[in-house]
Amino acid sequence: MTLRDSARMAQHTLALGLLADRRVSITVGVLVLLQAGMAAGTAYAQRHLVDAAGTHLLGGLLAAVALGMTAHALQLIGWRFTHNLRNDLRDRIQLALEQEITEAAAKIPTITHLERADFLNRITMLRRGTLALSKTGWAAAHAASVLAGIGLSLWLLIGVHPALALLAVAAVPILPLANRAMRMQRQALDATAESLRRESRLHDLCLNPDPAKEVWISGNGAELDRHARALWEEAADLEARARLRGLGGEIGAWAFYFSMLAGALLVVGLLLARGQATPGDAVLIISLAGQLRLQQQSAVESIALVADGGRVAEHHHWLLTYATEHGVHPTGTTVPARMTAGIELRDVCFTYPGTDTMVLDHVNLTLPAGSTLGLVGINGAGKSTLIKLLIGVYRPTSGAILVDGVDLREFDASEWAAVCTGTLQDFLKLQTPVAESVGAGDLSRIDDTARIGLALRRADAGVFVESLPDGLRTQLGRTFGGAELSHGQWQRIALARGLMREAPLLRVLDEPTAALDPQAEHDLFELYAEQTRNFAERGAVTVLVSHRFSTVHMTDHIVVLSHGQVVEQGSHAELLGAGGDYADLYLTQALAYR
Ligand SMILES: Nc1ncnc2c1ncn2[C@@H]1O[C@H](COP(=O)(O)OP(=O)(O)OP(=O)(O)O)[C@@H](O)[C@H]1O
Repeated sequence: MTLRDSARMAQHTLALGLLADRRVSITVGVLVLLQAGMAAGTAYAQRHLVDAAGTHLLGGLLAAVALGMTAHALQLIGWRFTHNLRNDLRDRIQLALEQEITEAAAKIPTITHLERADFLNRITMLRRGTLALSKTGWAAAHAASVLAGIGLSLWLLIGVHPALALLAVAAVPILPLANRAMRMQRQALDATAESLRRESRLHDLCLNPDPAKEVWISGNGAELDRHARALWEEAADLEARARLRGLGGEIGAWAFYFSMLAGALLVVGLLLARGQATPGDAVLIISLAGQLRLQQQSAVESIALVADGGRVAEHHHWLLTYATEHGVHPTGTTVPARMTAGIELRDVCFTYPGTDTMVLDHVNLTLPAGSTLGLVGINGAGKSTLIKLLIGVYRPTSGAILVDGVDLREFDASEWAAVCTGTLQDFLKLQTPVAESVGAGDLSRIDDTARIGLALRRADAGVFVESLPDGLRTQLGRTFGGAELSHGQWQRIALARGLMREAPLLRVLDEPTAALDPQAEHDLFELYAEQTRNFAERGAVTVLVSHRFSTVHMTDHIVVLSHGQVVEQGSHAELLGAGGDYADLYLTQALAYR
């Protein structure tokens, strides 16, 4: 953390506040500035009130009362007012920061970063620190105002006796110690990020219905909870110890301050006894000494908040820099409106981030425009990985994927995603009304109920959706009190979503019908085949992964993957004739269905 991090974040959050609400920001700014003089104003008025009372000057008395009342009222009302307005602004700034974080993370193409523990830990630290970040700007403004107020108070004190300036020096050790306490707390918070992420994941297993079923049947709930609690307690203990250690130093510094305050009061007593000060001066000093303590505490807290914001700002800066460096850089290459040659995988190798195993091993394949490709292979052969590379959520570790001869990396990832469609193995159960859950497959048509109805009918989901209490408007999922569906019905919703885009260039179907019966899968694939013929004019390619050979044999070209390598390829007839693995597996399944 540097002073520059803090200053940059203070500026950034003040700008976010102005964007969120210019009028409230300016009002708060004016009130914060005005408050700088209120403590000194109140003490000054009290001094004149006492002295004027002693000299029986009615005019002076009334002026002092008016000044004292105004300063005191402004101090109190202004504080309450700015406090509430600042809280409101802080919430809005926090929301804007959360949005910034999400947008920065979403700007990074592929999902590789989301599988990296260091990236996820940074995000956790950042998200836990957005409150601290959101306070930085106003804390800096408040600190400046309070420091100006302290200056005014000192000026009045020195006017009575220069030795009273020592009251300000007395508070000096508090600042670094309070800052140290905050730094220790923030370091503890950062150090516990991974444990708390684990704790949250473990508790999610017990609290989310899907994993909770298995947790229930295996009877592991108590053990998971014990493990999660141990992680939480370990983190809480670390944080509590950091807080206590920080507090120890702060208490010592405040004790020093109070002994100096006692000294100042002694000086006042002596001055009064010698007739070198008026009773008004004594009131001024007692009032300012009390106010000064509050001002100094307030300054220390505000500066520590700015410093704390600066520490989180380091993560914020890291994320924005990472997103800029790894984000999309326009290359000027646009995704073609139609494919003429098709997609080619040229010597593609792939290793998942953070692992050493090559999951795709020098894969060379051609997917001609307008064709359908069937991918088969045993569990873990690399089929889903290949699909993920094709849609661009991962990039090959080496080699290239070419679309009409252009490297996929050349395209803007979101533009390529916009021409891909399909259904993935681990499909999303989107808990929204049915129409949105399906319409999300093509955001431009999310309100097009006719199109959504067609997609549902094509996915053979029309009838069951009609039987839902509110048809297309039925809320899905129990989380929001909606209708719960069977796994197969959820899959049909996902299939309908994948049928929303009418003119894709690439359709991927990764075991899209695993929860459906073989006949339903067969019918659906006939629809896909027909659509692919209709898409042929655009040269669209369909890739199907399935363990059911009765479906796969309908594709134009079949590829058998084993341990990340292409071991066989050809048409169904060619592969049967070759009498290899494909023929063995096909005949085994055919016999089982007989
Ligand atoms: N996110 C990941 N991180 C690390 N390794 C992974 C990840 N996803 C998959 N793998 C590994 O990659 C290999 C290929 O997995 P993949 O899901 O591509 O196989 P698959 O052929 O689709 O299998 P299945 O038929 O079971 O769906 C497996 O060994 C798996 O352990």
